[in-house]
Amino acid sequence: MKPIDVKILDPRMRDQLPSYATPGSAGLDLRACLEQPLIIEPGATHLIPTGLAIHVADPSYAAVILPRSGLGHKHGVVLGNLVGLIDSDYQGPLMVSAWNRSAVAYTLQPMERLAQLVVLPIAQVQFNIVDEFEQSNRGAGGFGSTGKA
Ligand SMILES: O=c1ccn([C@H]2C[C@H](O)[C@@H](COP(=O)(O)OP(=O)(O)OP(=O)(O)O)O2)c(=O)[nH]1
Ligand SMILES: [Mg+2]
Repeated sequence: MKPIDVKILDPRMRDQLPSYATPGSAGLDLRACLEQPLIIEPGATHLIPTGLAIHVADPSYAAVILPRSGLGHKHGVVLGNLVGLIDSDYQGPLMVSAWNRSAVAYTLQPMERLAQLVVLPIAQVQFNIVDEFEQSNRGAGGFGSTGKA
């Protein structure tokens, strides 16, 4: 496993650092470090502290914040930015934008698992300007060009 520096900003996180729920898990659940329950009204978005800061440090990795499928599917609580991207040089508090896209208010409880963090390898690229690409099989075909069946 790759070690990543973490700062504990909320003491409640000290004994419940995110961990992989199963040996094959890709995501680390992030908790809502709230002082009291928060009612997220239909359509509302709140920025929720996770009580942690991470420093990925290595530019060949990044972290992304993704919704939890249960919360998103059953209650419509997903991310206001759809996906959160944590740059390898970011050292600030890890925040989750919680958006209630459903028609029913959702009460988020203090320390509830709200979203998940996934660390991914990243390739930084440099642009090489050309007039023509080397021809590929697909060419410019996209947006359903291969058909349905
Ligand atoms: O859900 C998120 C998304 C981002 N961030 C932090 C980490 C990330 O490295 C930084 C900047 O995010 P991003 O580049 O997506 O936002 P921006 O609007 O482009 O801000 P900036 O101008 O600071 O890059 O904010 C979070 O804590 N949670
Ligand atoms: Mg940015």
